Amino acid sequence: MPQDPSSKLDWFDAATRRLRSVAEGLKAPENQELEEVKSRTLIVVRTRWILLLFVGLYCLLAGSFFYFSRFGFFLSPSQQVLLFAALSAVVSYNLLLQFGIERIACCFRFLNFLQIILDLVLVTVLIHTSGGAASWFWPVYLIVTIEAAFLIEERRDVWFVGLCGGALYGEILSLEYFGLVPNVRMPFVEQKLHHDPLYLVLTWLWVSLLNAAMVAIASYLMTVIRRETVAVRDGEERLSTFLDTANDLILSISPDGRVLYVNEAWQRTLGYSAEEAAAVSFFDIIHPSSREQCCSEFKRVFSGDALGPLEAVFTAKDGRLVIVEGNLTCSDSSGDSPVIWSICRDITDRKHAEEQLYRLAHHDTLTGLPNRILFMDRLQQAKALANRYQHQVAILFLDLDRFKIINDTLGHPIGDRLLQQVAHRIVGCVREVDTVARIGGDEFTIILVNVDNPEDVKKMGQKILKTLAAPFLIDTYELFVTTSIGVSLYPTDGESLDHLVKKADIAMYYAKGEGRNNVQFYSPRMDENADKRLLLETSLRKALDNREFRVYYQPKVDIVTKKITAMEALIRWEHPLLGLVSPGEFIPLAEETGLIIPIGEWVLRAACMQNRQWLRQGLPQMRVAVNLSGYQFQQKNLLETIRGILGETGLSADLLELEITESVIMQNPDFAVSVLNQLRDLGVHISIDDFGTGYSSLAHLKRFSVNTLKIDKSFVRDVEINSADAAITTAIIAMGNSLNLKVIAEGVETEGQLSFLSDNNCDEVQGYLFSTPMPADKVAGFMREYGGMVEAG
Ligand SMILES: Nc1nc2c(ncn2[C@@H]2O[C@@H]3COP(=O)(O)O[C@H]4[C@@H](O)[C@H](n5cnc6c(=O)[nH]c(N)nc65)O[C@@H]4COP(=O)(O)O[C@H]3[C@H]2O)c(=O)[nH]1
Repeated sequence: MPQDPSSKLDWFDAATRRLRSVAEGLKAPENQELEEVKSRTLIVVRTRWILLLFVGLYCLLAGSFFYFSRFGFFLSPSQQVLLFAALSAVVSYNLLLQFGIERIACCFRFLNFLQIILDLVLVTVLIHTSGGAASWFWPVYLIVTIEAAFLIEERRDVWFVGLCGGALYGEILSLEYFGLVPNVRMPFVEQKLHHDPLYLVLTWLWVSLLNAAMVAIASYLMTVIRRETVAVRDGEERLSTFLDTANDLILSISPDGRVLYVNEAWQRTLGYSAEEAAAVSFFDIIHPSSREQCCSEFKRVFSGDALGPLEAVFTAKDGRLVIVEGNLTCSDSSGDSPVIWSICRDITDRKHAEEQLYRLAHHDTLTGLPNRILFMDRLQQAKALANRYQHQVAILFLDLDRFKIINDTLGHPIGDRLLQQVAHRIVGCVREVDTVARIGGDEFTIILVNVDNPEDVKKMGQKILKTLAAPFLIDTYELFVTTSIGVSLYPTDGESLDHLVKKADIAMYYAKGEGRNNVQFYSPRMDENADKRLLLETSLRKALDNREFRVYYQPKVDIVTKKITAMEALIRWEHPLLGLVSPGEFIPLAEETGLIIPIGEWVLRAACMQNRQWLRQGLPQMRVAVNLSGYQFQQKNLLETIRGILGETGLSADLLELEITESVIMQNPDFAVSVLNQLRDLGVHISIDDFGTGYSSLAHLKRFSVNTLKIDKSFVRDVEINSADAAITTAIIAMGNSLNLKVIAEGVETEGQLSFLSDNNCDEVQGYLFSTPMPADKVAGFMREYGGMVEAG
């Protein structure tokens, strides 16, 4: 049944009031009784001050009146001394009790009796000095009896005190009656009165009976009060037990932050005892991160606002952070002493679990980087900030080149560690405000914020390429990784975040097509490329079955003799719709899809068969050079495949040349050494293709069993005009010579390039200057024609 919220509040208010009284009354059980006696004694001390004040005041006034009246002052000096002594005695022990109560706590029972007896004596002296039987002070006996009932628990003792009062009164009356003590001569009072037994007995009886009645009434009332006190205390104890056995953390604080009460769960969780908690300020326990919020919530709750559940962080005694969730309520918010009650739960574990879940949901478990979800979220924020501050945002899409090879050949644990190290290096390249995320196997994305100039993005991309170029040392492996980076810019390349990521992805594929290890900015023309890529990808799967591949051949020429030493097999794809597709476009695609293995095997077989056929046709003996993709190079059965094809086609191993790019070899040099050794044992000729673009050093080269270094055409192209390219080319030639390796330059198009290479002792050349790649059936004609030219030359 739904509860009325106001009744809930009433209940809570009552409970908090109760809790407050518990908080104030909560002390160690063994001290409780003593504390009660002490507090009762102090009450009596205070009431005695009041009584003394009034009695003193009255005596002063009465004395003054008499002094200036026709009667004059009636107390003799000895009586004045007696009164003064009695009053001084009472004032002294009252002072003693007031200020020395802590030190005399051990003998309270005795002291209580003593002070009551002394009070009785004072009253008796007062009665005597104020006229004895005619004194108006006899009702003070009744007050002392009430005091006795209040201080002394045993009813028998209270009766005893009451009797003492009556007895002392009777005593003083009799002493005065028999003249053993001189009467104080009171004005208005007949002297005979002190000698009238009937009057004295009746007065005594009246005072004694009233005293007895007072004993009975006061004892009864005190019994009732005590019973109720016990009931209240029992209730409080039950409540306190309930509070202490509660799992919730309960705390009450004063407006100035004093801790008034903490339950056991609170003490256990935060490590403070109740006394320690009472000694510190609540604002010291609150962690700085929550302090401001707590202070403002306090203000609101003091002003009577009802608050919803709150979260705060406490600092435990040992420095741990404890996160709590709960409610704040103010008891007596409009009164003089408002108290805040907080009932809360320790949700630290839950929070950590939530954080963990959040981390798992938003981070990549392998690298700890944000995952796609968090990346998109950050991108959204970056976009908002860019709009606000009129900046640009750059999205970089990175894909590691040929990562699959490492994963497949060295196993996933090595691949995973490589990814971790790559992630670490990329993070080291960007600013703190930027975001690096891992959104797929070997795909990373970066958000660069506050971009003013796309040139800066380019520099950043190149910095990443450079950082990743240094070898990765994992276990005993030295791995080389390159990456292709695509970039899109917000708002230049569009508004939609998904499209921006897609465009960076398209640019990344474009970078792959451009020979990998480079940075490309998205441009709309790349969309065509992406569409074409999709078309190529779907038709590539059927191309082998449909016999759409062709092999073209390009001669390699000895620079001195001008003789053709080899024919390089270069694949072509005759696409039914797109026409002749160059290998630069579809080889990366074939590598990604794994189709490179059957395609590469097909080229190898076709080239070997073709060489065999040329031999049969009577063409001069020459090698056929076949490009080996990185994926083929890592294949475990590579040796068997080559051996099988050589056996199948009947081609001698020394007439086969394999071209492996420098970057493939350098990706995992140790592995490359063992494969190259096996290939050398097989007897095939080995060339390192695209030499100069990778990162091999002389030390590496010495370990590789290769025959030829093939200088990349990018150096050859400008060898005549670019001194750096010329220097690299001559350095490669010199390095090859010193290692007894043949050096061939590819992409030779001009006589100038040829003479430069010749002057620098390059061994062989290849390029359009001699021939473009040609179909196999054109080779015989070319050879005849070329042979004639060489002879003639
Ligand atoms: N500008 C210029 N270019 C010249 C000149 N002489 C030759 N070329 C071109 O340079 C490329 C040389 O081959 P590559 O470096 O092995 O580079 C090759 C090779 O890495 C790869 N490739 C070709 N066929 C195969 C194959 O059967 N298997 C594998 N795995 N890769 C292949 O595709 C790349 C491109 O092949 P192609 O388009 O045939 O392009 C060839 C060739 O046509 C010249 O004087 N000037």
